[in-house]
Amino acid sequence: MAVIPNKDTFVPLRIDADQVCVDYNGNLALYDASLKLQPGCICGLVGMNGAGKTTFFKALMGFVRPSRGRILINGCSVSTAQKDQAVAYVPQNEGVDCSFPVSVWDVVMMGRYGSMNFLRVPRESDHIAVFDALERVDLIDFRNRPIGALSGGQRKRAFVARAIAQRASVLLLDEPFAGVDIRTEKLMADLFLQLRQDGRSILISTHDLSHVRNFCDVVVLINKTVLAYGNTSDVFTSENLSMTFGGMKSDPISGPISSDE
Ligand SMILES: Nc1ncnc2c1ncn2[C@@H]1O[C@H](COP(=O)(O)OP(=O)(O)OP(=O)(O)O)[C@@H](O)[C@H]1O
Repeated sequence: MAVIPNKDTFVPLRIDADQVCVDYNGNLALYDASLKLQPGCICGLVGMNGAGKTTFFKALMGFVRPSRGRILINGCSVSTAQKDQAVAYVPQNEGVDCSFPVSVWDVVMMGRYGSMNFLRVPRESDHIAVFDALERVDLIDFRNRPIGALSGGQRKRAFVARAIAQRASVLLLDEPFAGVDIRTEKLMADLFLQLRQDGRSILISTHDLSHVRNFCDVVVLINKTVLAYGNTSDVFTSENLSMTFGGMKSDPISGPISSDE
């Protein structure tokens, strides 16, 4: 029986990644990485450049196939979750041609495509979802502008709006705070807290430790594998952070130093 919601049904989801390994043509990017993401939770994914954060997101989205390990979303496979649009991914840098004359409204409407038929004629519910998402990121006045005419920070907000319009239960946000001004940072932080209150789960990769301390319920420290995972206050120790960012005291491939589950 399907346990993944579809269309506008919203059901809190749980993610279980168990000992996931990903390699790119023999180069190991992720090794034995495990995490559990509960509904209504904000989880920070923290690690230095090349630690495997984006690779983890791609595995959760089914863009790369783990060579070992298992990912379940409410007990279903990643491909089932994708079919039902249950998980939305906002990449670090959107691969869109911003000179292409597409409006902000149309970009956010793309989040609705999965629930439309092949003619892609938006219904009233699609218009409402797009309007609501644009209001939540404070871009409603920019809806008719070409996406290329937005600043980098505004564009990031537009892509977050697209994920919200998709009505996904889980949002995977790759460096959402990188390169945004303080106003956008505050707006996004407030928005993520609201989305958590709605029962959505949010996984955020970031280098900025202050964001993690401020609003992540749990944190995953990663360097090719999960070095530490658990409540932010328990995991954010200077020893764990120096192992994640400083000189490694152990081979990351040898396994996690702690895990609460
Ligand atoms: N398509 C690819 N082909 C080969 N190697 C890759 C590919 N994508 C990533 N890698 C390698 O996998 C490792 C993890 O990369 P990944 O992009 O997941 O790191 P990251 O933690 O997201 O880094 P950053 O913080 O710089 O975005 C890196 O060593 C990277 O060079």
